[in-house]
Amino acid sequence: MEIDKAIRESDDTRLKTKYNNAVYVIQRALALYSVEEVAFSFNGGKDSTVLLHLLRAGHYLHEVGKNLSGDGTEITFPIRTIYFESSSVFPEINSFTYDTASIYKLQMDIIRLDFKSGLEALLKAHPIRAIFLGVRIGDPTAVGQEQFSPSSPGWPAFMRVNPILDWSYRDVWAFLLTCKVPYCSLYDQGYTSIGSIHDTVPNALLCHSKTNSNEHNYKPAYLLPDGRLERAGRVKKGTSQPSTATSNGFKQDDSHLKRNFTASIIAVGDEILFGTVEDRMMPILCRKLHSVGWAVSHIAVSRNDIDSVADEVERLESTCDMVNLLQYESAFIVFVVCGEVFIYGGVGPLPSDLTVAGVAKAFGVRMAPDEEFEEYLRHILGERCTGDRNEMAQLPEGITELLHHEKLRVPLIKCQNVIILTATNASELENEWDCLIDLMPTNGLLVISEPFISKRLATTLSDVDAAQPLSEMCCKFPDLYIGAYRESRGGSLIITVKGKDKSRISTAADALCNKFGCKEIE
Ligand SMILES: Cc1cc2nc3c(=O)[nH]c(=O)nc-3n(C[C@H](O)[C@H](O)[C@H](O)COP(=O)(O)O)c2cc1C
Ligand SMILES: Nc1ncnc2c1ncn2[C@@H]1O[C@H](COP(=O)(O)OP(=O)(O)OP(=O)(O)O)[C@@H](O)[C@H]1O
Ligand SMILES: [Mg+2]
Repeated sequence: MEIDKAIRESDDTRLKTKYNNAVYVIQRALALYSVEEVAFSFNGGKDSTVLLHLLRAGHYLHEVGKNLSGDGTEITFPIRTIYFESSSVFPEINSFTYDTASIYKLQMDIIRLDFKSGLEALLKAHPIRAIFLGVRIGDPTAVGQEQFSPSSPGWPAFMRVNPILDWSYRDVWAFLLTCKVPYCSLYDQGYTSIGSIHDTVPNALLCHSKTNSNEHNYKPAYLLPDGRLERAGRVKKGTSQPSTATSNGFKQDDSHLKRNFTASIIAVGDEILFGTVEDRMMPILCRKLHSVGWAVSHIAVSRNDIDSVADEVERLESTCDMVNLLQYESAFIVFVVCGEVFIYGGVGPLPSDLTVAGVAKAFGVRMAPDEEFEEYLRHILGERCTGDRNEMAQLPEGITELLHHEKLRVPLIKCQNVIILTATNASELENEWDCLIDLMPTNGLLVISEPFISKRLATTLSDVDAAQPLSEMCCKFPDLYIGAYRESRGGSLIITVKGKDKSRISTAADALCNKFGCKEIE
């Protein structure tokens, strides 16, 4: 079976694990339900294309497992395939769906009704009890779903089976490219997630303009460096289109695209909360992030307790992956907020070391042994390294990436956008930071953004006198940070102007100097 062979021959261990888990889910479903009782929901999108080939492999392995005498060469794909065809589908998606059905001899039912009515009619006509879907964590519809999830209340009753629920954007592309299977041509034209013609445009993050021309070209979807921005080409319902929009969405213009890099930091430690230990790492990390153009939007200190860590991670990690439209001086700027969460403290074999488990809980996944990580631990700690129940080698399942660097004894753990640092003091943090920066070109971590530029001005005005003119300045320069603080009650009021555009900062600083008669300070 060519898919199974391609994965087995690949040296991508992460992809192998994902593949094995997904095929296991498929085989479990095929053991629970007869082939007449299952259906595959296929729409020509990349996720459902991955699922098609996983189902082909899973079904093949299931049949070969049942009938040990044959070699399986005669096995065809009998799972009923359903496609909800709509008038607003991209023609490329439609023809890819039909072509695929013909290549792989799918028995495809075309349904021209809305999802609910179509499913109702399907379940009436056939004994279907379970439907395979290419839903992945991160899809808006995945919220609260597991690999096996009954359909929602108010929907016809069936089991939703989601074998690739825990796959990342990168996993999807690793699979399609490793298996060399055909996918819809729109993905080679900058589309990264495809809905209808009314709500989908190419992803601006893949746009590059031809020199000396207004023409825009797009790189293929698999080059998107940050999978969390997969849906950046989806126009949110109710969002008005920018004035430069064409009938097919945004007329992209690089000058209108701004990436806002923000990070959040969580320190874990009861001792910090008792006041017994002073956290020296937080300000260092803030400065480091600032130095590469990242703004720190939140810092938090959590107890050494799974639920407290999970609550903080859940709150902070959800601030990423936002695409905002901001109207600014009659032009629209697309702000893409890329968020990274750094967490440290509470990592290790002690009973209070519950940070990693808290991260798993935040993402709703279980902790499972990670062979590769175990090998590292064994290498430095010997046989008894991982505790009686292998605790230290247990990592959040399906969302973990190990970040290797020659200067790290043990790789850093990254769970989606949460980076777990193991540093316990400033010099260890320095080392881990340098490694992260080194790793940046290969895995898109910590993209170095334009640096922040800031000016500080001092005035003798009282807070009461400064308040009103300062708030006017904030409204006039919404793209800049303008804040004020005092080092002592009787001293000067220090105004900070910060941003990334030098000329805007100078204009704002000049205006402030005129208004307040203040002086620039170092
Ligand atoms: C086979 C199938 C089963 C679905 N089951 C459910 C369900 O149980 N509950 C639900 O809220 N939506 C269900 N949906 C709808 C999807 O969650 C989602 O709305 C759809 O895939 C994409 O919607 P959009 O076109 O509005 O983006 C189902 C869709 C399909 C194709
Ligand atoms: N019109 C449809 N017909 C059949 N199944 C559908 C349809 N729309 C969605 N689905 C099911 O829901 C899943 C999730 O849809 P989603 O749009 O997130 O993924 P995709 O279309 O496979 O890939 P992409 O994210 O690139 O659009 C699909 O993989 C498919 O199983
Ligand atoms: Mg889609």
